[in-house]
Formats: sequence, structure tokens, C-alpha cells
Amino acid sequence: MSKQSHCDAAARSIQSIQANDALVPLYSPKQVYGIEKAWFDAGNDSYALMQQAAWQIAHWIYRTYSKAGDKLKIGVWVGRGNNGGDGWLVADYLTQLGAQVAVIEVGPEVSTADALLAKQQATATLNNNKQVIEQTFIGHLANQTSFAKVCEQSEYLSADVYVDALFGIGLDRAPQSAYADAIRYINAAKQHNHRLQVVSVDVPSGVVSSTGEVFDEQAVRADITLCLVARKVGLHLKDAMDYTGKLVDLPLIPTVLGKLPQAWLQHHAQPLPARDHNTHKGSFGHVLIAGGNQVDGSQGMGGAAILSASTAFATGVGKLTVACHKAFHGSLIGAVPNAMSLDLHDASSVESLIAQCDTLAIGMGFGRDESSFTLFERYLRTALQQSIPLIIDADGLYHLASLAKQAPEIIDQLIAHAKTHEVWYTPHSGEAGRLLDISADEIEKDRLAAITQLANKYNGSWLLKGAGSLVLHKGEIRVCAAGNAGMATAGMGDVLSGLAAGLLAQSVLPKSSRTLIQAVMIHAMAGDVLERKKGVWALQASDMPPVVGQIMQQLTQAQ
Ligand SMILES: NC(=O)C1=CN([C@@H]2O[C@H](COP(=O)(O)OP(=O)(O)OC[C@H]3O[C@@H](n4cnc5c(N)ncnc54)[C@H](O)[C@@H]3O)[C@@H](O)[C@H]2O)[C@@H](O)CC1
Ligand SMILES: [K+]
Repeated sequence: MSKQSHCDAAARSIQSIQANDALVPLYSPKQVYGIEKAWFDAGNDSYALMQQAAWQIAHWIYRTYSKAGDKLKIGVWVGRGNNGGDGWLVADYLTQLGAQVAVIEVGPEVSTADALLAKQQATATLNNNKQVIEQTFIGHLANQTSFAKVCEQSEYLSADVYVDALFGIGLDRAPQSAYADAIRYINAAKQHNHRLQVVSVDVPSGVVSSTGEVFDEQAVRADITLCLVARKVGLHLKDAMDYTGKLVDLPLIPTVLGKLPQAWLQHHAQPLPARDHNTHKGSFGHVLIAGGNQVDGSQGMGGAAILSASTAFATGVGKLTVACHKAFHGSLIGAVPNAMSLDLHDASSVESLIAQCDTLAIGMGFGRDESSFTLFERYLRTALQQSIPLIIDADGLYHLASLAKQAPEIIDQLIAHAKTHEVWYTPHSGEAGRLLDISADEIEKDRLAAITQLANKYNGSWLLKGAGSLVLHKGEIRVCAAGNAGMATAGMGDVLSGLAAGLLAQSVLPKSSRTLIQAVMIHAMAGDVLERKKGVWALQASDMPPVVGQIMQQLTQAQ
């Protein structure tokens, strides 16, 4: 895409966001620095922006937490960069609003011109009110005696609100010594004083705002994060979600418009159209599920194919065949009697059905041994020859990584196939790591970079499963805002691939509903319904198919 068309796409997308707040633009910290720079280059003053940020934060805190008759007690933890600068000014403005404020400066002297100005401005106000914690303490928080001194400040311990202004988007390494102590102290104080509210300025200190990573669990656990300028993408990825608390946007400047964000946060699936009356099962596609194998000496995986099949039916697919190991045919028919069955190892029958189906979903419980690899390669080649839309999941992705090394021309064919047909890949970080020849840890370090590399290497649409599942389609990344920790349980992936196959096979659905992100959103929304009913501990994949059907129905009524 050219730079201009990127901007046009952004403007179009942003207009659609204004009409539908379900999509939130997410920016990398580098982009946010760029937005700020453009603002300053246009003649706007950086210190004025800091004052504007601090005033909005102070006003928000005062409006939210002050109670008539009680003096609001605030502890402001400031670091050395501009996030700390925000903190100093917040302390100043809250003092002027009538709060009782203590500031704890952590680490060495402030490092930016604006932060220094902010500190000077605030120190004057605070000293007049005798509210700065004494200088010997400031800057020496690692020192045990000083730390104990903080704990003795009973006024301070009983604060109503802590403002966390240690680090914002400039964090570039693990917090250590005084910073780590401060983070630990803030989190511990919250446990001792349940009334205490922790408000993080821009980013919970310790969270990497580009990736959502937290080093060694050293980050502030906020109740509220006040996001300045633009929403940082890392706040919705990985560990970050356990640290941000509720997010509140304070946009400050209008320059976000026109900039293409790094990703979009999506909360809901798209509405679905009602079905026409004059239809028959042939109108709603034929899915072939290839999986559910029994490999000698390994545990059977028939359940994977059964979960996929029952979920595909819950999406309304017209016909469905499961090619699974013969050992599971009886249980398949018991669980999903409307499915047809084939022997996964009867290659010629499976191949002739691949040629007839509308979507092949392959890999769930497929097995990883040599004979499974041979079958996978054969079925994949057939699907490519027959131009069949494809979903590759689980053991299929395992074999695909081997094929990328042993038969790279198949990857070239897949890349070409994806230019004209839907090809959807659904790895978790372990599978993604194999596909890129790096470790799962490296994938997790930067999930946005990983999904981009996967699409660059293999083409097609990608889901990278995990906390804040990512979906990449035609260069655009969506972050799934729905879903919950209870969904980290066996079989959830099989449910998702069945759901995706069911949508993809139904050519009667509008194109916008036959997308991987639509499947991911419906899956996550169904998980959330179940979590409300059963809680995170008892949530099971086998409960999902009927709830998927309910969500589909609600989406139809929402149209
Ligand atoms: N006028 C402005 O420039 C504005 C700045 N804003 C604030 O400024 C923040 C960004 O400021 P900065 O770029 O100064 O970044 P930070 O304030 O996040 O901190 C960066 C400083 O901390 C150091 N540092 C990073 N990781 C560290 C670690 N683990 N241990 C010790 N030191 C570490 C860096 O070397 C640098 O000196 C935003 O998050 C936002 O809060 C906003 O208020 C908007 C206006
Ligand atoms: K912060």
C-alpha cells in the first residue's frame, strides 16, 4: 500500500470509528513521539502540552475522588523523564485544587528540560504548602533507612490516591533498585489499604508500552490508567492487561487523526444478515475437517475433530464431513450425528472430498508423526491444486513449519493461493515460533512484530492466539478486546477452527462476516458469555458450540 493510500485508509477507518466506537486506534510509542513532534513542529510548546496533560489528570483525579468535607490525600511518585514531569505538575495542580499532596521523587535528578521546569514550578507550590517529602529521602529510595522512613509517614500511608508517574512510554529496560522498590511499595500499599486508588499516568510504570511486556512482574498494578495523546498498543497485549486497570483516554491534541495506527482494538463481532427463507442445505456450504487422529503409542485426539465439527454446525454450515481416524467414527456420530465421516488414512477418498468441499480445515489433532506428515502434505497439495479455501491449525502448522524447510515450493504455492483464495492460519506462540524458526519466548517478546513476520513469510490471514489475540488481514492488525482467562483450556483452539471454517464455507454471508477476525470475535464473545455463567475455572471448550450459536443469533438480531 502506498503512503497516501495508507493515509486514506486511516482517514476512512477513523471516520468509521467515529460512527462506531467498537474500533479503537492503537499506536506504538514511536508513533506517539511522532505525533507529539509534529505538534511541536507546528509551533506548539512542549511545556504547554505537559501542563495541559497534568491539568487534565489533576482535574480528573479531583473530580473522581474528592468527597465533600474531606481533604483528598494524594501521594505522587515521580520518575526522571517527562512522565515524572507530568507527575510534578499534577502534584502542583492538585495542591492548588485543595488536596493534601506528598511527592516522592525516585531515582536521580530529572533528565529533561520540561521535567526540570515542572519540578521547579511544583516544588515552589508544594514547599509553600510543606508537602514535599524531605529532600534526604528524595532520590534515595533504595536505601533501606529512607524506605523505612516512607513507611513511617502515616499521613502518607493513608493516602486516598497514589499517582504513578515513574515511567511512561520512555521505559526501555527493567526497573531496578529504587524504581523496583517504589513499584513494590506501591503494590504492597494497595494490599494493606484497600481504599487506596492507584492512578497511572499514561502507562503503568514497568509496562513496556510497545509490547505489553512486564519484566519480572515489576510494574505498578493500577486501578486506572489515564492514556495521554493516544492509546498505546502495548496496553492491550500480554501482561499489560493485568496492570492497567480501567483505561481512560485524555487525547490532548487532535493530530491523531490522519495517522494510520499500528493496530485497532475490536470489542464486538459484526452484525449478521438474516437467512433467506428459500434456501436449502447446499446454500450454506460444505466444510471438511481433517483431524482427530490416533497415532500409535500416543493419546487419541478424536475430540479435536468433534469439537471443530459441532462448532462449525453451530455457525449454520449446511454440510460437514469429518475425516478422522476410524477409531473415532462411532463417537463422532454419537456426538455430531449430522456430520458425515471419512477415514483420515483413506487418502484417495479424502482427496476426492477435498475437491468438492467449500472449505478445508486441517490440522486439529492431526498427529505429528511421519505418516501424519505425509498425509498432511498430500492433502495440502490437493487443496492447492483444487483451489480450496483453507484453514490450517495446530498439528497442521507443525507440519507446515517442516514443509517450509523441506519443500519450500509448497510455501510459494500457498503464497500464490492466498492472493486469490482465503487462507487462514491460527497458531499460538509455540506454533508461530516453529513457523519463523525462533522460540515461543521470542514471539511473545513482540507479538505485533511476530504476526507481521508470519504474514510476510506465508501471506494469508493470521491469528496469533494469546492474551489480546491478534488478527492480521491484508496488512491491518486487530486486537481482540473480548475473551477471558478461562478460555485457556484444552479444545478452545479446535472450537475456533470449526467456527472459522463454518463462516468461511458460507458464501451466502457477506464478505465482512467471512473473516478470521469475525470468527475470533464470536469465539471470544461466546467465551465471555460462558465466563459470566460458569466462571473462569469451570469454562470448558465442550460448552462452547451452543453459545456460539446464540452469539450468531444475537448478531443477526443486531442487524
Ligand atoms: N511535553 C511532553 O513531551 C509530553 C510528555 N508526556 C509524558 O512524557 C512521557 C514520555 O516521557 P519520556 O520520553 O521522558 O519517558 P519517561 O518519562 O517514560 O522516562 C524516560 C526516562 O527514564 C529512563 N529510563 C527508562 N527505563 C528506565 C529504567 N528501567 N530504569 C531507570 N531509568 C529508565 C530513560 O533513560 C529516560 O531518562 C509520556 O509517557 C507522557 O507521560 C505527555 O505528558 C505529553 C506531553
Ligand atoms: K506511569
